[in-house]
Amino acid sequence: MGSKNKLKRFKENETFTNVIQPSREDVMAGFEYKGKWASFFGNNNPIVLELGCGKGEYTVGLAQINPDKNHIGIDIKGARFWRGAKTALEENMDNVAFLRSQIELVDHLFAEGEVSEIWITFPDPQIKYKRTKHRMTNPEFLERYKKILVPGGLINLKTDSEYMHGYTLGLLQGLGHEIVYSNHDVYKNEGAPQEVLGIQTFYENQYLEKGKSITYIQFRIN
Ligand SMILES: C[S@@+](CC[C@H](N)C(=O)[O-])C[C@H]1O[C@@H](n2cnc3c(N)ncnc32)[C@H](O)[C@@H]1O
Repeated sequence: MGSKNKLKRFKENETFTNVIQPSREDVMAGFEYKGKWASFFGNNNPIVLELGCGKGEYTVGLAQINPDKNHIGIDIKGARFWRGAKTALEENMDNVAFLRSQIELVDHLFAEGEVSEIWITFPDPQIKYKRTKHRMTNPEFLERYKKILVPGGLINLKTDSEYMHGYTLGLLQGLGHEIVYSNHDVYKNEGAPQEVLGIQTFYENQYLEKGKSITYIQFRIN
């Protein structure tokens, strides 16, 4: 099925109670769940975000490992995450939601300190200088993440891109943020949290097939 057909099916033929698709205008005017995610999930469990979740494998995988946390995958392309949303509904996972929105709006989607942890999985490294503003670990994005995270909240970056890995490490060191853990090959190095790092996404599988190493950084913003 082509992606256009998938989107059509996603939009018209199925009811996804775990998907929220607010318009940018609605978000900017005051998003209904900002500060009220506990009412969406019906509990006060910690909230874990996956930014640029694609098909949602990490969001669903983390939610299976941590049923006592609520997991929200965010992506601008809803046609991708319908798969994860469907899996979560079929498996009666009430700790999963997907949000179709821009990551740039994350501090309008969540209140200060409302999020306990963030995962950034295989973001486009945006290597060209003029694309720096779109790089998901640039200083502007880090400030947005800091706003919505609980004090000491963890951020995890998993990427095949040596460029993205090096850029982020350099930036964190330069800005004096805390690097909790870092390695160049999550499947060879010991000490990484293996169970959660073993979740593999669509993009990760493509990179692994090409023989690329998968790198990981876990950090805190001071
Ligand atoms: C390279 S894909 C990785 C997808 C998934 N994490 C994986 O590993 O398979 C990057 C994803 O980030 C999403 N994305 C990129 N920039 C975004 C933004 N500014 N706001 C929301 N989603 C974005 C894209 O739509 C895409 O699904």
